[in-house]
Amino acid sequence: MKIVIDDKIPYIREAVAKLTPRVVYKRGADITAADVRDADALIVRTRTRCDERLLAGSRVRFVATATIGFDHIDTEYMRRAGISWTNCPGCNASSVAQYVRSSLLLLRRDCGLEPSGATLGVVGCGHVGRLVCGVGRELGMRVLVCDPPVGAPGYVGMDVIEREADVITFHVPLTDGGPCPTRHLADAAFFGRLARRPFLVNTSRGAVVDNAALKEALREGRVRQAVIDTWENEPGIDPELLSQVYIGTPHIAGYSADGKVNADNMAIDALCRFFGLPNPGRIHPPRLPAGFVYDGDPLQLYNPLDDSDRLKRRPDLFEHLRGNYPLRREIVD
Ligand SMILES: NC(=O)c1ccc[n+]([C@@H]2O[C@H](COP(=O)([O-])OP(=O)(O)OC[C@H]3O[C@@H](n4cnc5c(N)ncnc54)[C@H](O)[C@@H]3O)[C@@H](O)[C@H]2O)c1
Ligand SMILES: O=C(O)[C@H](O)[C@H](O)COP(=O)(O)O
Repeated sequence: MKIVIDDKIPYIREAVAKLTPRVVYKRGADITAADVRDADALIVRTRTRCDERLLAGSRVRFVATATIGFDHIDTEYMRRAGISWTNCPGCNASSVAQYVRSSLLLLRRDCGLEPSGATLGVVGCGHVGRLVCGVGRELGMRVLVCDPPVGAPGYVGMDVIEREADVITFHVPLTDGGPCPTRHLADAAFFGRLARRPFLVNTSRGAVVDNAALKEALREGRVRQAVIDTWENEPGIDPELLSQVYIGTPHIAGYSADGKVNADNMAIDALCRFFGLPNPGRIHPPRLPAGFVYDGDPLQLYNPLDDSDRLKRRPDLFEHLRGNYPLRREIVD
């Protein structure tokens, strides 16, 4: 059996070696039709577009993306071609929640956000959004949820978020079709309706927020400050927007080692189930250095300004910073 794997999926190699000796590791964006023609399975990240161009004529029967988002998978083509695929639902949700918690603490420390009594508007309440609601409540915030596809009792419309939220945070998939498409959900009209000069956080996908409209909203002061992890046109992001935002990071909100290992385990479990292979056993995240003494401050465990500083110094290294990410843990074990 041959598996082609993105070479920037960390911690996975030892386990995969127990499954087959025929493994090709390659930079995700460089994986071509020729690479996958005689492969049985792929394990990818967001950088490999899985569509007809890549897969037609190949013997690939199974694709796992070691991510939550799957807008890089042409699901309609996969269905037509009879290729099974899976994402890793929830794998790095608590990593994103850690990112949002630390960002809110920094907005309190540096930008005048008073979480206690402020209103947090959570747009999209799935694996990530649910945890972010918990973070908001922990910090004493009133939490409003907008998730029309779920439409649970107590959820509100976007108009209420626009009117009442002091912080708006997006946790939706990037979609173009269906009853509630999310591409440019935050567009110029949305920014024009904001009533409270909110802080804006986007860790979902870049194109959920119209980046040009966000720049204008920041210039006009309709948005007080922004925390942006996901950008339009990654990795060729808009340097002007990067300079305007308080925190600007290279799409690493989900990059805790805990989240990465969850994704590895889920992808390998799914692959073993599909091919009927014996499971090679659990992968565990590396420990923090022995000298690390946690003082209980979430910012000691993870401070997004470190990632932001690195990106602001060298925006041209967007992919390099992602591919060579330092060890980050959610817990001290
Ligand atoms: N920055 C990162 O590192 C990172 C990490 C993980 C996930 N993500 C992104 O975050 C997204 C959300 O992750 P998740 O695990 O919570 O996904 P999920 O599928 O569990 O939840 C998404 C929620 O969004 C809701 N939704 C869909 N369209 C909506 C709309 N128009 N308005 C409001 N709500 C809408 C859905 O009903 C669902 O409840 C992923 O699709 C991915 O693109 C980014
Ligand atoms: O959807 C996700 O899970 C995240 O956006 C994920 O962290 C993206 O990371 P990548 O696959 O690009 O490394």
